[in-house]
Formats: sequence, C-alpha cells, structure tokens
Amino acid sequence: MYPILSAVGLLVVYALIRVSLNRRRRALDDVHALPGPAASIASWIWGHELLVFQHAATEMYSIWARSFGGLFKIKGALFHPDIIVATDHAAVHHIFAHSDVYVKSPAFRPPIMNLIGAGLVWSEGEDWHRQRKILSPPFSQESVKDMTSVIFECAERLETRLTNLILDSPSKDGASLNIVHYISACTLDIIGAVGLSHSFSAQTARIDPHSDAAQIRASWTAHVNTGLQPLSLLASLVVRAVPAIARAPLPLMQTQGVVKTIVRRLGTALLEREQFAFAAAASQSARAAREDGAHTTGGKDILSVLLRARRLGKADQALSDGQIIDNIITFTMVGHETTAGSLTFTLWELARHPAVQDRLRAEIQSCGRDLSYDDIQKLEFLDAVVKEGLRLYPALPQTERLALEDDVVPLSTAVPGIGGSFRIRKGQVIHLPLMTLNTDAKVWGPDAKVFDPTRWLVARDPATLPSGWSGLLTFSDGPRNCIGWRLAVLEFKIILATVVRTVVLLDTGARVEEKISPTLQPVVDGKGGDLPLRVRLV
Ligand code: HEM
Repeated sequence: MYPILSAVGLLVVYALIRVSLNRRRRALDDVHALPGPAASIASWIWGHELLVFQHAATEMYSIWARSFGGLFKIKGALFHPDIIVATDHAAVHHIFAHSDVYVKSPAFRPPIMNLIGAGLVWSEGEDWHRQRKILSPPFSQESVKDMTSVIFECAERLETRLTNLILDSPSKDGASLNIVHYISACTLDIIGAVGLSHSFSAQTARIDPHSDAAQIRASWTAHVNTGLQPLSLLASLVVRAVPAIARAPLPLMQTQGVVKTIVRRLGTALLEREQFAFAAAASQSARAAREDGAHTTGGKDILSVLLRARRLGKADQALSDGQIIDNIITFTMVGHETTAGSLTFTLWELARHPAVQDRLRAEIQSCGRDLSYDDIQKLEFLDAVVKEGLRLYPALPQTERLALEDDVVPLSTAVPGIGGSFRIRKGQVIHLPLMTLNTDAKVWGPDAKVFDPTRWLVARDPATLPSGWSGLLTFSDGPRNCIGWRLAVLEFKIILATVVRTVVLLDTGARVEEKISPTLQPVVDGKGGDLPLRVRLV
C-alpha cells in the first residue's frame, strides 16, 4: 500500500513542479501562441504522444501538419513542456544547420547509448566534431566507388540464395519468404566487408545459430518486437523526463543492450586482431608499417582508417580503444539495418506494382550482367525507383532536437499571430518527423503517399523542395546528416539491380503496417521485422 501511495504522491509533486515551471516558460517564448491538436484528445499522463505511438509511423504528425501547418505544438507525456513539431522547410533547415545549438534530445540519446554505444551517432560537441572528421574519408564519393565490386559480390550471393530457394521450392509458383531476413543478411555482409574487413558469412545456406550474424539477427528482432510494446513508449518517455533511468538495470532497458554486447565482443576481437597484425608487421619493419598502417586490412575500411589515425599519433585525430569499439558497434548496426529496412519496403512496393518492376527489369537487362559503378549511375529508372523507395520509407522516420540556447528560427510560411520567425527558449524540445516532410502533399502532390517512381523523371523546381539529399529528409540535413548516405544509395542500387534481373517479386496480400521500433519496421499480424513475399525466377 505504502509504495503505491508514495509513487502517486511523487507523481503529484512532480506534476505540480512541472506545471508551475511550464507556466513560467510561457512568457518567454512563442510556443504558447502556436496552434496544435485539442487538449481534449490528449491523455492526462501521456499528452498527445500515446496517439502518435498508436498510429502508423509518423501518421499523426502528417494529419496534424495538414490542419495546423509547418509549426505546431503537442502536449508532451509526463507533464513535459509542450513539444514543437516542425515541418516548415526554413525552420527544419535552420535547426539541422545549427547542430551545435540543436542537439539530439534526451528521449533519443540514452537509447542510442544503450543500443550502439558512444560512437558517432551518440556523440555531441567537440567529441562529435573530432569523430566526424576522422570518420569522413571512408565515406567520400571516391572511397564508396571503390566498394562497388565488394557490394556486387554480396548482392550476387543474395541472388544465388534466392535462386536456390526458388529451385528447391516444391511449389511451381515459386517460394515464400520473409524478405527482411535475406536483405539484412546481405547488408550485414556488406558492412562487414567494407567497414571492418570482416566476413560475417551471414548469407550461408545453413547459418549456425551461434554465429555472430545469427545472434545479431535474433537480438535485433527481439529488440524490434520489444519496441512495439506499449511499455516501450513508457520507457522512452520516462527516459526523456529522467535520462539517468536509461542506465537502470531494468529488463526493458537491458534488451537494448543485448545487441551492443554481442557486437562489442566482436569489435573487441577485431581490434585485437588489427593490433596484433600491426605489432607483427611493426617488428619486421617499424618504419614501413608506420607510413602504411593500411597493409593489415586493405587500408580503406572504417576500422583501418581509425587505427591508422591513431598510429600516426596526431592527438586530435585519435580515438581511444573504447571509442573505436563503440564506432564498430555503431557502423555494424546503423550501417546494415537502415539500408535493409528501406530496401525491403521498396521490394514490397515493386511486388505490388508489377508494371514498375517490369520497366525496371527491362532497363537493367538492357545493360548486360557486368555492371560497373558508372553503368549503375546511368540507369535513370533505377535511380527513380531508389529515390521513391527512400522517399516513402526513410529508415529513420523521425528525430528530435533540444535547443541548448535561446534562438530565433526563420519560417518559410508565417504563422498567424507570430509572423515570419519564431522565438525558441533554451531547453525547448523540437520533434522533426522526416517521413511527414517526405510525403507532404504540398510538395509531392495529392498522390504523395503513392509509390510512383515516374515522379522523379519530371524536373521539379528546387525552390519548392526542402533542403536535403534530392529534396528529401531521408538522410537528414546539415552537418549531422547521414555520413553513410553514398554507401546506402549505392548498396540500394546494386542490390535492387541484382535481385530484379533474376527474380520476380510477388505480393502475398499480407497487410503490412509501418511502425517505428526504433527504425521503420514492417509489422504483419503484430510481428515486427516481417515482410512476406513470394519469389519466382524471371
Ligand atoms: C537507407 C539507409 C540509411 C538511412 C535512411 C539513414 C538515415 C540517417 C539519418 C536520418 C541520420 C540522422 C539521425 C539524426 O540526426 O537523428 C543518420 C545518421 C547517421 N548515419 Fe545513416 N542512414 C542510412 C544508412 C547508413 C549507413 C549505410 C551508414 C554507415 C555505414 C550510416 C551511418 C550513420 C551515422 C554514423 C550517422 C550519425 C552521423 C552524425 O551524427 O554525424 N547510415 N542516418
């Protein structure tokens, strides 16, 4: 009895403090003057955030943006001060451009730390500047171009795997499969090869359940499905209110840590392998080894770049062992699950649009089998399909920022009663629903939610588009945009081209929901990470 009374008492005291602090803030910013959904549809404890969680991906933000425009407010859960939701192009650009003022919000950083550690995605301030500078070279256009043949090898292994599955199927109509498993095995092999000079062997016919690849897959699927439970909403909102809770030994928090533990073990072994190889080489020729730290790993993968920076001994260009391992975890996870997620949804759309699939196949087949990097770049319809897939299915459909200082944000469209700019107070949380921006009917027309790659074959006035890659927010924008976007786009193109030239994708009619957990996930019959397709040979 007493614990319940104490908890209720604490909640009431917390609510009273929050409400009084919220009142004090009102006079100092423009948030109170913003429109927003009615308080009557907000829950007392969960604000409007429960509604958001109960709907598909960023659906509620899209509905509200249509009613209230590019800047509106919602009631935050747990008596959090009102949260601004921004889709106004100038405001979004300003927020992303000033990444030292607008940092990742307390609702996002602790789960990132739990899931992938203190690498590039999590870091802020000077630590981030240093990490980004060290990690950028392997993601330049030239470096990514050099990855083409390795990506083709992994994509061809996928092609063989699908072909064998179809040939072994007893049905004349081809084989049924959960395409998510096949694509993420392929992208895991790619990031292993180009990022770590490591073979995950995720695409072997009979995968050992104790292998790293199988364990990463199993723990990620468990993580995705935990995130779909209502209790997870509670966890992320409590963490926003009290960030220290993320470190508590609670089962819900620990699920996130499982993926990290598995990949940390691997990362530690990879680091030791590299250090051992370097020490051996150094004893033969210390001088040569120092000048060319690349020779142990081929030199251009991410791990080699990190180690070389450290060996060269420039203090401002070195990461500690812990930071290197956290970046191995970071790149292993964000480098494969993101691309795989958007790609599986795109394959599903191709299955549902046979005419688009046929047109894409005809374009790919017209170029023969041995495609080079330059051939791939010239395929106009492939480019259109990739952009349309990434527009509708951004792997990270939303992000959130916290203002570290008072600021004035410019607006593309003036807000009645406020004008063409907006006063923000230090401590303000701003939610950025990237998927809502990508599917805005004012930009993409009334069929904005429809998969139609031909829209990319018509020139568009850049002034009507938000800032970001191809006028999309899929890879975010500004200094903290996705460092891996070139690699992601190249992987997307090569995997699509390799699969579609050999395999016909067929829709199963399954009802697929789009949910966020923590990336965009297909959910079928309540099960996350599941997207059934039928496949047969061309
Ligand atoms: C379709 C695939 C991908 C999508 C849609 C995507 C999307 C994004 C987005 C939206 C962000 C910004 C997140 C935020 O600010 O909250 C981001 C950051 C990041 N992405 Fe990606 N990403 C993809 C693939 C990749 C790949 C292949 C890699 C690496 C191999 C990668 C590595 C990163 C890293 C390290 C960051 C943090 C960058 C920083 O803060 O400086 N991503 N990504």
